[in-house]
Amino acid sequence: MNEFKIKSPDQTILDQLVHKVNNKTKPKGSLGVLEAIAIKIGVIQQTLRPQLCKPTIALFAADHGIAEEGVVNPNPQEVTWQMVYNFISGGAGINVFTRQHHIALKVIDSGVKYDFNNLPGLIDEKIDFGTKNYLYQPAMTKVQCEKCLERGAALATSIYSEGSNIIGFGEMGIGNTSSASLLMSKLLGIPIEDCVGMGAGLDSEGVKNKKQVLRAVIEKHSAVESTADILQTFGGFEIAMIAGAMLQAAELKMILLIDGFIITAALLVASKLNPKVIDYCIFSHTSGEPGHQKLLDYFGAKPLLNLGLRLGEGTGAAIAFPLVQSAVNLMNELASFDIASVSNIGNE
Ligand SMILES: Cc1cc2ncn([C@H]3O[C@H](COP(=O)(O)O)[C@@H](O)[C@H]3O)c2cc1C
Ligand SMILES: O=C(O)c1cccnc1
Repeated sequence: MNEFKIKSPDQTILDQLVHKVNNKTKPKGSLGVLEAIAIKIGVIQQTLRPQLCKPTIALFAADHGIAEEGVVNPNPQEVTWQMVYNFISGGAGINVFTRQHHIALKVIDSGVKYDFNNLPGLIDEKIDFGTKNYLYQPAMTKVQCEKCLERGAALATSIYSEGSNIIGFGEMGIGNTSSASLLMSKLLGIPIEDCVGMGAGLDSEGVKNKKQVLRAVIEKHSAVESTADILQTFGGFEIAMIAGAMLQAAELKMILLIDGFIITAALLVASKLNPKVIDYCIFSHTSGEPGHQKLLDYFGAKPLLNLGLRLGEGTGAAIAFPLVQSAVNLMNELASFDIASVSNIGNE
């Protein structure tokens, strides 16, 4: 398996970046979190003039064996492939926001249970026609899991090679909040009941049933321990590919825009494989899915937005992107006290 040799960014430039931001014509600290983001990106890029190039969202789609039970997900499995067509024809939520903010969108078939027959515009990295049902057996084989990490990494490299230095992640897969909850429960040692929510719209009775089914899944695989085995047992093809893409993107010193619950669960997996991935992440929003707040607490993350979004697809990352651009612009364009001849007495 690729070792993902991520290097933490060199902090020597930090003082210069802080000095630059503090000498802008504004009260010290008055642009709040935007200042912190500007400095973080300066450190990642090792420059006093950071740039965001070719922002891209990589949206990975796959199906989940557990969805066939028809209990943990309120929508039928075929919605996954139907939504892939919607992404390709430009009609989904993520298309609206990527168009609005001029973000490139890549749609990847990681393992949808449908033959797209070389659909133009869809990147074919299909591992299989959906995972196995983890109520009865591990979701994927070890080989499939490693393939996911490798293919995700290769995709991040190809997006980087096209000139991108900021990548957001999206997902589509009916049933994938169940995978995310299971990964979270196993990797953080939190009872599964505290990791489960309504997903794409279960009512309270439905959430109760989802908890019961996922409790049975946890009990069936109670012996599974290592991160790789946990990912193989409970993961989805899209989640594993995203984890591989994140690790590679961090190795390439890209900025990683983290979306909602499922993407943060993929980051949890990635961070257990190499914790340095976190140094490259900007958390875009807090999802309405209750487990997300606990995941964010684990990372000590305070996302940019809290809009009650619970869609996925990378929509939160796309919506937050202009704020990240504002942070970079403030670093490059806001005049300093000396250039603008503004007194800096109260700001020393
Ligand atoms: C029409 C539709 C579009 C979506 N886009 C993202 N999701 C979101 O909902 C799914 C996860 O929820 P669950 O685990 O409850 O199935 C994922 O596909 C996620 O991306 C959607 C769900 C639906 C129904
Ligand atoms: O926060 C998310 O990513 C999410 C929540 C519910 C359903 N789909 C995605």
